[in-house]
Amino acid sequence: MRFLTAGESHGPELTVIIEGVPSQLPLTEEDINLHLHRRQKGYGRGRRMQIETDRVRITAGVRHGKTTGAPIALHVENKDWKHWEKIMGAQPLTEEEESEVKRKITRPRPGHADLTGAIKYRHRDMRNVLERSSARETTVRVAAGAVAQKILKEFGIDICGHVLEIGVIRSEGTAFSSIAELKARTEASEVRCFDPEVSEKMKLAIDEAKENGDSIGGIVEVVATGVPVGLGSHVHYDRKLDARIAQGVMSINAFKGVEIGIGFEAARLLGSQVHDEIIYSEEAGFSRKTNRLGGFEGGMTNGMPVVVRGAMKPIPTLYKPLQSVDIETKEVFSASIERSDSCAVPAAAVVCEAAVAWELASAFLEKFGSDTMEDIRQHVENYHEKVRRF
Ligand SMILES: Cc1cc2nc3c(=O)[nH]c(=O)nc-3n(C[C@H](O)[C@H](O)[C@H](O)COP(=O)(O)O)c2cc1C
Ligand SMILES: C=C(O[C@@H]1CC(C(=O)O)=C[C@@H](OP(=O)(O)O)[C@H]1O)C(=O)O
Repeated sequence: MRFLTAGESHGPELTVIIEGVPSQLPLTEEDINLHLHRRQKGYGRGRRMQIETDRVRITAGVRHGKTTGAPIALHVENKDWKHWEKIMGAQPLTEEEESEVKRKITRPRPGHADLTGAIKYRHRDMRNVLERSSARETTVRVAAGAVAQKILKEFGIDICGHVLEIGVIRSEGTAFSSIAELKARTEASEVRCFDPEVSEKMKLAIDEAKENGDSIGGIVEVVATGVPVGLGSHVHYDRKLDARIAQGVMSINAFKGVEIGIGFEAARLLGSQVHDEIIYSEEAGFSRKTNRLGGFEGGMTNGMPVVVRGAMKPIPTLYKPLQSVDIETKEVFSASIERSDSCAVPAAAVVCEAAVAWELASAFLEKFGSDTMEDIRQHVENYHEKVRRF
């Protein structure tokens, strides 16, 4: 599967075109809206989320609730567009209109794409950069991830993203027994953390950052269960699925690190403390005693739950001024802003879930075929039987 997104943060809408989805997959707008709604929730977001009510419109690739195998086109409207039509319109402006909307953005925010994007594309108005570098685009990445999750669910693969850390506040270990429980607990929490006591501390840390005009980051974790052995491959660098997942996660706005399983911690431990011992039983076949390696060996899934973590830096737009330099006057200034999120880690957990789901579903279809659900199902059943008898 592949997808392409288009659209600006304050333009009319965001679009994603998805190619390679098998025919006969049940798919409705509600299946996608569910995840768009989850992405919009979450403690620490700014005023923009009060303006938007993200709903998808399917315009291609689905008939009467089922995919046809043709490219799928999904659109999400920006309600904020009505305030930006003049500034963001595609038509050339008359002289009169131009004088009305001529205020250019010339003051780059440290940590955002503004200055580097302006230099690279030679824009004197940095709106041309920030409109596309905005994480508003993650709306349609979540829509694509929702389609991926529909495919995975058909084959018993369940996935959930949650918040592990906000700043220095962290929840210890994985205190849940199933993805269903994890989902229920994180959906009940405003910060998407499964531990209610830690959730409250996280909210206080977000409040404190906001009161100080600051922003705060954190770490999210995505867990997927029911993933069959052998997605991805050890034979070539660009077929290693852990590497592909790492790219998907790192491409989320403000993500600065990715771990699979215990990740960086593995470098500080000895081999005997890291590698998961192999066990066998007639009913379950081969398995592992532990899952420190997060379900991957040799770039392939090994049948254990897939565990991926992503680190998000604090939001760059701050109410507390940081020093920057105006690109026209070259004068030093301290940035003042109109609105921003102070923490988007809970929302980013949903985006990260979508990124991991997308890579897992793509690798799944590469292994089992991608024309029609019926053929894939036969292939999967046959494979499961062979794995059991290996
Ligand atoms: C869900 C989400 C919401 C975000 N909201 C904001 C925001 O309100 N203000 C801001 O400056 N950055 C926000 N960001 C982060 C910027 O989009 C990101 O820092 C920017 O695109 C620069 O890219 P980089 O940080 O990956 O280098 C958000 C990121 C995510 C994932
Ligand atoms: C719109 C979303 O996030 C936006 C991401 C973002 C940024 O710079 O990345 C900046 C903010 O937008 P605005 O400047 O319009 O307030 C966030 O609200 C969204 O997540 O749907």
